[in-house]
Amino acid sequence: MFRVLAGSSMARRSGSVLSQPSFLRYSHGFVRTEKYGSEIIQDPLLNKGTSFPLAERDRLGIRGLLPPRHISVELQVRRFMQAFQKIESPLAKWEFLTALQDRNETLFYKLLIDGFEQMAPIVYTPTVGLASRSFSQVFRRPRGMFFSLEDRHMEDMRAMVWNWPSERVDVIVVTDGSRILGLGDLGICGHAIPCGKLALYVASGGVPPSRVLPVSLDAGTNNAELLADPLYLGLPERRETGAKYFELIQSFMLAVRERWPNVLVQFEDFANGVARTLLENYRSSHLCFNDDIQGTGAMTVGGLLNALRAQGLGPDDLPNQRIVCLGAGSAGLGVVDSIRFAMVRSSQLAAARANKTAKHQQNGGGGGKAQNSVSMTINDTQAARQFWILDKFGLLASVRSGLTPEQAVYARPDAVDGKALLEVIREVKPTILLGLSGVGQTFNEEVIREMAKHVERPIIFPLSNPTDHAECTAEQAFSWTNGKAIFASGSPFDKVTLANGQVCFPNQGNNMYIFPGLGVGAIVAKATRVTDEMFYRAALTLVETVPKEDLERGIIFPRISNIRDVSRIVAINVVKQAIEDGVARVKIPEGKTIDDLIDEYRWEPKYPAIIGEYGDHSRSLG
Ligand SMILES: NC(=O)C1=CN([C@@H]2O[C@H](COP(=O)(O)OP(=O)(O)OC[C@H]3O[C@@H](n4cnc5c(N)ncnc54)[C@H](O)[C@@H]3O)[C@@H](O)[C@H]2O)C=CC1
Ligand SMILES: CC(=O)C(=O)O
Ligand SMILES: [Mg+2]
Repeated sequence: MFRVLAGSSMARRSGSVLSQPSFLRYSHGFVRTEKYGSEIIQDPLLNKGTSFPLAERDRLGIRGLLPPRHISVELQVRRFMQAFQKIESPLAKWEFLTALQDRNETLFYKLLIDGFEQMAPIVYTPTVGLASRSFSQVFRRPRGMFFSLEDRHMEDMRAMVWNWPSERVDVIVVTDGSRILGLGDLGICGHAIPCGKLALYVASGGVPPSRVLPVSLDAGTNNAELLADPLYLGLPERRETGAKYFELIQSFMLAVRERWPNVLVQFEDFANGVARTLLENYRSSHLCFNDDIQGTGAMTVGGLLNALRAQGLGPDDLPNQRIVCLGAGSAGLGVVDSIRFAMVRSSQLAAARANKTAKHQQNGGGGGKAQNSVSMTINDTQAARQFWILDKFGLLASVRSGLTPEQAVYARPDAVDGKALLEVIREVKPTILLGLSGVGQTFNEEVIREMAKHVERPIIFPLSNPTDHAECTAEQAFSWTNGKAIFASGSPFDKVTLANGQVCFPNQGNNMYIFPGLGVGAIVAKATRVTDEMFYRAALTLVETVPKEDLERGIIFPRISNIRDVSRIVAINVVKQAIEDGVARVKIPEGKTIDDLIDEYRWEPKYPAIIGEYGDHSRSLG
């Protein structure tokens, strides 16, 4: 039996004022609440709309507040699905789904899970990009919290976090809006992104909706259009980047942990420069990670390992790949760092295997066959030599001034600075081409055709979002390589049929394959921090979850429609890794497995029976 407890009287008040999450504890199909009558219908976490059973309507004081007929949730889903499909514009679809989420979260998530393939591109990229751009125009009601520079003092922040009505928050996705997808600085309008990411935490990861909190930190914006817009909802001033900014971040990090000691904070879409700094400042003291740096990195490693598998190669072949990456910002460097980590790990594993075989042979095993196993491991510096990184000024060479320490690792000592992409490809003959520049159409026909000259199956990942910022389209990549490319883009593309009838399958390479499972794993493990090994393990999980038959067709990521199952396996493996890394505080009860803990944690979009818990009976007695 669960008690319904408010965190404080302040939280109670704001909960009813905003009709935001009520003080819920879900368990085994029922929930208890102090709310009554129309308050219940107004609460998106309690509302069932026309699906309230008649007895419950009586019990909760809502009889007569709804049309008389009880409609099953399946019928509700069918009705909303039909309405959704009739809407033509993606932004109008986003508004439709957001309005449903604001009224009835259970139904919203049931719809999203059942129709994930068609709805993820609305709730998430690419349409969430449109919603961000129009945030001040389409804003209807708040979701999550907003902290501005004016709230930066710890004593204010400490009190403000109690305004959030949920007594338990497991995941916060926070942005300062400074680099929203490939759309640049959108200030407070970037708030749609944490909302979209958290919708995936619930739909795919299984985090209960009452335990997620989207947050925007408003430090101003340098977007001139927004500053001139009278409807802009953020602070109408230029971005603060100095001490006041870091005070805002620090107060936020401390205040949320003070209220919710086990909370996981996901940094999202912070601009280059600050993204890495914040990660380094907090990664060892707080349970946090940066999705663009680490989540994107793990997703790309998983995709590349599968792209190698599709060619009959294994992880040991990763260190032999020549990789060109367009974009040297937070995502680009996060991705190449993760690949480098994977290269070193695979070479260590290969060496360990080779040494074991050699020992076995020395001891007279292996049928006496001689083996010339390569047992060399490569180190970080050697692995870095497999990369050629370009930014908006071209190839990064060591002679360039102003390189960040993270960029300097990859800067070529053997090349002229600033070489153009085409020239680099011609000289390097890469096997892998990554796009994290945020700029559409930068992989032009010449670039792609040049890439295809040197390798049988060019691996081409234009990962920038949203769709029109992708470095090339799926159709371009497949037609310019005669269908040979192995392709993954950040936002989804439809499959492509070439003139000769060949059907080519593009993949969506997006960090959504990592963060929901990784986050749930970290939460269930009660991890104290998120390690690089946890990300690597998540990446390897993507390898296990793609069947061989799919690889043969160039499908190197799990089917989007399976994402909920994939996130579950990622979560299980991340808990295992957290335990191995000594960062987990979870105690696994006797007779239970890690799988059980994950399954018990995961929320399903089912209407629970609602039990009113009214200390003061005068309300129900009228
Ligand atoms: N598919 C996925 O899961 C993810 C995709 N991304 C995408 O990656 C892109 C970049 O994100 P961040 O690295 O955080 O941005 P950033 O602003 O930190 O870095 C952008 C980099 O691209 C370079 N660049 C800009 N214009 C260029 C041009 N014309 N040619 C070559 N390089 C150019 C810049 O010099 C900089 O190095 C965004 O579009 C974002 O949506 C980010 C995270 C995840
Ligand atoms: C997907 C994502 O995190 C981005 O484009 O920033
Ligand atoms: Mg992002």
